[in-house]
Amino acid sequence: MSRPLVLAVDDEADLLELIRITLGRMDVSAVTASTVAEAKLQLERHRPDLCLTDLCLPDGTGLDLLRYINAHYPELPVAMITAHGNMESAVAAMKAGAFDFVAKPVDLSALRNLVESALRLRGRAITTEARSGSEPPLLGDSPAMQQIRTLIAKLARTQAPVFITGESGTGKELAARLIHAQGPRRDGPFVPVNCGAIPHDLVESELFGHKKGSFTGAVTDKEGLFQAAAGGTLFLDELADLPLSAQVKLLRAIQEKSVRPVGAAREVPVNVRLISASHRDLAREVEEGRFRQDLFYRINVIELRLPPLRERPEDIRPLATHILRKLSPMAVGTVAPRLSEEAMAALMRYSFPGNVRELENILERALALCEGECIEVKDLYLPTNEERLNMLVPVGSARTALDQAHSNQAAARTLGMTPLAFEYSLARLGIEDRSRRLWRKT
Ligand SMILES: Nc1ncnc2c1ncn2[C@@H]1O[C@H](COP(=O)(O)OP(=O)(O)OP(=O)(O)O)[C@@H](O)[C@H]1O
Repeated sequence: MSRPLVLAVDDEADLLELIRITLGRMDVSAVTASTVAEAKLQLERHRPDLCLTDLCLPDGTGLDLLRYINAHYPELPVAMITAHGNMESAVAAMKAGAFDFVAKPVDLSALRNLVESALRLRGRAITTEARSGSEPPLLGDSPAMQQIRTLIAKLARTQAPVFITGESGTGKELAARLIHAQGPRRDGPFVPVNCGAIPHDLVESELFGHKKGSFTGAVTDKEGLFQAAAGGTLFLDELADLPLSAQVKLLRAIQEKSVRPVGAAREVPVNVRLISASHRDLAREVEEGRFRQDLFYRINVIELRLPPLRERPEDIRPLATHILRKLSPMAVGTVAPRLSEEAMAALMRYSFPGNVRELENILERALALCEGECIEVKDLYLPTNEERLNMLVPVGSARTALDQAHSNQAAARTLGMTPLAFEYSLARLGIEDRSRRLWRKT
């Protein structure tokens, strides 16, 4: 197989030479151009595997070239070289479909990482259904879910930060895993972090690492989650819960592509793709001063919204069938239990405040309770409207109970509720259910 080929476009001859030498050491060939017009000729002549272009060119901009490439060579990844500190143009380029960016003066290890990621895409036709063997599929026939699967396949091909919104249990983490699994970083780690579950005074050390002796309890050097995700994807779930001090550091990490462990004198470069999520309205958090606007702007380059299950009832049937198949013990001679048509209809009418996760819980319970092979309406134990109202507790009491108790069961007991009613209240109030929320999940 011939060596991969990169087209580097810049009007600074020295930089082109530096790129050529760096790529040569990676066994990658380079052709160069110094104008948009010349780049178009080189594209036609050489059909490169990656285009690396400066933003300001004598006869146009890198964005013009990006648009031209998107129209004529849609499979070709394009990375931007941007002026130092000019995040606006980097964000604009990624919104326009650039694969990634590297800031001037070009850091060679960042350049190498970028080129490696881009080349892994080479020759890989990612269809909307492509997925890695180990990730469960994102099911649903609704137009919304079909669009989401298409968007995920597209997002997998860029390095742009993605912000996933949606109520609790709508599949945000699953979507993030699929973006990772379908992209060039799929052989690297996927590190999910629940920002809300990390004690505030430990957030910085967890995310960025620390040096021995930097604070009481720091008995050895510790690698942070950014470093743990090197070469892969860091999924920051419940981002809205990140304290303001850590938000400043996160912003810097995104801008500089490097982090400074607590107590360290120097920053270390990190090669991580960032995906974040929140079930809270982050724009509102910004308005109310709890979330930094500049960080919001950077992590929200592309937004992926997962609609609540009640907005797409046609997805309930395929989801329920899939979940039952997954949950049933598949012993030889056994048949997976099915839902009666009445039970299916009852599910389709239900509002699912806890979304797909709640559907999983309902079916798991029904499976344990049902006699025979058919799940009936009574096995679902769906709360009636009146029960749902009675189940609700004020947000404050639910939070206090959760904070003071070690488990949901204990918290429910304090409030004189059944665990199910308590979980229902949590979902309804948008409060995290502690039993499922792990701080560091893999
Ligand atoms: N479209 C879907 N197809 C198949 N399974 C799904 C789908 N959506 C969600 N799930 C399943 O529902 C459960 C909850 O999904 P997930 O943890 O991704 O939700 P979430 O939005 O990240 O929740 P939270 O906000 O509470 O973190 C998981 O078991 C996931 O596999």
